[in-house]
Amino acid sequence: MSRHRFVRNLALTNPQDDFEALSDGGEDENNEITPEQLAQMNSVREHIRAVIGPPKRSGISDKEIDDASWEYYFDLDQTMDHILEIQGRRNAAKERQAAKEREKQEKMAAMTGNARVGALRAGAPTKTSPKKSGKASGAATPVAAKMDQMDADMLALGLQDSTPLVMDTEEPPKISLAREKLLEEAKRAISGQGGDKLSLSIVIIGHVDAGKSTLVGRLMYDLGSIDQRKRAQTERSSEKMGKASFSWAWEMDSGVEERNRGITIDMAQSVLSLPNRTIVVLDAPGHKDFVPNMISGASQADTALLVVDATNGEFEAGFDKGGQTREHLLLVRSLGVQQLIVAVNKLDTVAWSEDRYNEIKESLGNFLVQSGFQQSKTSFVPVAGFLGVNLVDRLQPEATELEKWYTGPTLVETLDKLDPPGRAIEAPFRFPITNLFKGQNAASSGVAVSGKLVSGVVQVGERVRVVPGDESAVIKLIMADGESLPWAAAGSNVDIYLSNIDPIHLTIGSVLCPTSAVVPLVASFIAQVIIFDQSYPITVGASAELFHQSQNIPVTIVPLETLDRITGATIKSNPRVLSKGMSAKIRVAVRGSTISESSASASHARLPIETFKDNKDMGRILLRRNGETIAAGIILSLE
Ligand SMILES: Nc1nc2c(ncn2[C@@H]2O[C@H](COP(=O)(O)OP(=O)(O)OP(=O)(O)O)[C@@H](O)[C@H]2O)c(=O)[nH]1
Repeated sequence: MSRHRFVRNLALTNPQDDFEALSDGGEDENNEITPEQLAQMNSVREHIRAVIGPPKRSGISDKEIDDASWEYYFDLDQTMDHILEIQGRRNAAKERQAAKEREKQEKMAAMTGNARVGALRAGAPTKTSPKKSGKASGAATPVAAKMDQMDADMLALGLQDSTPLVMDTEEPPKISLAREKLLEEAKRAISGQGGDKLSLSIVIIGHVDAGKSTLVGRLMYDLGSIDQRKRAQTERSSEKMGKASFSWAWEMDSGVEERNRGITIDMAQSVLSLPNRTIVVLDAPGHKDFVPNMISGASQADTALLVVDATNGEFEAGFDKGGQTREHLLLVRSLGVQQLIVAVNKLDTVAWSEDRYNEIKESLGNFLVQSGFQQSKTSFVPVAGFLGVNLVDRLQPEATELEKWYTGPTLVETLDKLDPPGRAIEAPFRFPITNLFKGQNAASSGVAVSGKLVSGVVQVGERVRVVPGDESAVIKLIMADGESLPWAAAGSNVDIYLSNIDPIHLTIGSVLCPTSAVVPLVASFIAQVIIFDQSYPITVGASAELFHQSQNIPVTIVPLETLDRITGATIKSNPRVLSKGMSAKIRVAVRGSTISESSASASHARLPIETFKDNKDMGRILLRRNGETIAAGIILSLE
């Protein structure tokens, strides 16, 4: 048998062929293989499977592996390269098709005025889904670990499990704890009594290409969360695509478009287990086009890690007007983040210069104070993410110059000392939905939602209300970091599996709450805001996009009063314009129908929100227009 003939079914040139099942191998020629060759073939297949996963998940059949293995004389490296190449090409083709599909759905959704819901209903979770972490032991959220980019694309293409979201109608579980007991347990766990590590979440922010994903990928590896085999695979595939410098970033950026463009687009989530803290890490995109994704992630975080590029000229480009360093800092501060770590990154590019580090520290320090960050809650750490310098270990051969002048803590030591913020455990349960997906857990294949509990406690078996709407659902399962939990409390980033609800009643931006303490639903409200630097001042009736938790919807703004920034006293009533630096009271009215009480009343758009006084997290807003953040503030009253 000629080896050439044996591989004739491999789709080596035409990507379209890659979609077709390659089951027909012609004559069965295995009988020409000797037992030794068969054993070699099995061994190669096993090794490759260990890297790429099972046929359904990898999109590569056993026959394709065997054909390639035969072609390359059972050379594992060459066979692996070949298989990864096929996989990469298929992913790219699928991504193209998925993008087309998404575009079509967004157009349709735009025609009905309901873009986000439209995309979601069509089963396109890639935009908002948390991505797979590199942690081999399942550190990412369980769904993230199962639903990677490829699965999502296959889903969008109808090539995989294309069944729609369905209602789980199984008998719901029973509540196991009385509320008082549950509160007691939650308080004990949150305060770290009983041996639990303190938990908190951190969003990684900074200008595009500052090195955020690289730093997180390298950190995960140095902490042992990414195994050698997976690392070798990522290195090999990034090299193959001529993107070796992004190989650490690829541990976080798993989307095909992200890898092709070398930028983060969606938030990626992973978990760091440190000696004293468990930290949920949310890696945000730095590119200005994806600020809305960054806001959605930042609204789920307790603290922030700002990464700045120390390279000459690069720090300045990110920090100047138009760069994302300032905007990201203002956004996270407006969303309530108080503790900040600044990683002064890529110090290798400036020969580990202490002067450059101090120069950056000084420029940023002044801006941080002006933006309301307290010095005592801000730490600076010099690092080089790509080389892994001063992440876990300070003493490294690459950085002997750094050791001469820096004796402070490493990044991990700094992270391990972060204080979790106060949690509103006793307040009513509030869970704004950031993502909606089909359950992939053995215990439930019904609908699941992910997000952060901004307040209260919730347990399995509890009936919850979904707002907007009149529907309720039962909590069937709560998952965090790959584990099933009996309950969750304020501050936790979890996936909640729901039963007894038709998924049509759930959307990104809906809020789960107790049936006895339903979150208010309003069409307009009064807010107190600070006006940011912007191209045009805000006039009466100005249009803007309101960002609240995980949703963004069109609104109109009416300025009511300008206020003294320190005393809050009224300076002027009914001002005609609001400009940079002003503090003002404004009326915000929801326009259109992005989120409505029911699909039948699309014109009656209302929003589940609360005043800042009642619930700090539910009472914060951001306003953006034409890609600029124009104001941020708090909700004073509902109308
Ligand atoms: N010299 C040097 N280069 C680095 C370092 N860290 C990251 N880089 C490079 O910087 C580039 C951008 O890195 P990313 O990690 O993708 O940056 P990012 O901030 O996540 O980018 P976005 O998420 O798209 O905003 C890559 O080419 C990295 O190799 C470092 O410590 N030293």
